[in-house]
Amino acid sequence: MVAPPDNDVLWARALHFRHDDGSPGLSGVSLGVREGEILAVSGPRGSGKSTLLRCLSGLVPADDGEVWFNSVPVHTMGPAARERLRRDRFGWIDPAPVLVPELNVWENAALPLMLRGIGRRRAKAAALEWMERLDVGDRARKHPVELTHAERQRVCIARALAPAPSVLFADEPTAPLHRGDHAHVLRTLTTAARSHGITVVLATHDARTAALADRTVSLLDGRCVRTVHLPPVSGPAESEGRAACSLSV
Ligand SMILES: Nc1ncnc2c1ncn2[C@@H]1O[C@H](COP(=O)(O)OP(=O)(O)OP(=O)(O)O)[C@@H](O)[C@H]1O
Repeated sequence: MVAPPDNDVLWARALHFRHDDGSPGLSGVSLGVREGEILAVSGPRGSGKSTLLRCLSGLVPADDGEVWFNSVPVHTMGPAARERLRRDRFGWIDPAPVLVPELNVWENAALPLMLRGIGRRRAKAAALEWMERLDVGDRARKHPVELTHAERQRVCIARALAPAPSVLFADEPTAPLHRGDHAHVLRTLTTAARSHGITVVLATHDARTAALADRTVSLLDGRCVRTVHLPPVSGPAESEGRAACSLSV
């Protein structure tokens, strides 16, 4: 087993994954993600983006290959250890909003913090702060069923950011939003990541979204086919500038 490079927060080597029906999902994907980096995983529909995020985050174990998080081998962990890792260090945004219907909106957004042992009052304050930034602060006492689909997705994004995870996995996070809302939500997400040092792995088939990242890895048929680096940015103001430029195209 070869140890990963020190400056990679996440590192994968030769990942192979087959779905239950035997169809290939990943065929030898290797990549490293540096601390604080925003990495876009791009590619057409069905190219393996979601499967790669699921393997990198330990949601599903790869059939073969290695995944390391901060020099800890994730591929040798059992299901309980992977679940703890995801709860304590990772955030996840699905392409469609999934909330607990019995809880109100702020309780949903505060849930990962409370699961990490943060008290209800502090968790609520953090959840409300992120909900305000995502323009759903006024929905705090409603239940998910009372919100629009797009509002529910904003709550999911607030829920993922509130604990300031080490790594945020975002799988087509703006898919349920109206086109006009993409820019605001993506800017909130990338600005939050840069100001809080959150590493982001962002699956997208949209070139404008990928342009917000520091680097893009392109997948095709479960293989990495291309890596594109954007010029380095030197500070938060310039990072936000990149977001603004990219989204104004
Ligand atoms: N549970 C499953 N069982 C069988 N095949 C699957 C399963 N999940 C995904 N696939 C197939 O594996 C391939 C990769 O799927 P994956 O969802 O990782 O791609 P993707 O790039 O994220 O696509 P999309 O943009 O549509 O979400 C596709 O051909 C898909 O149909």
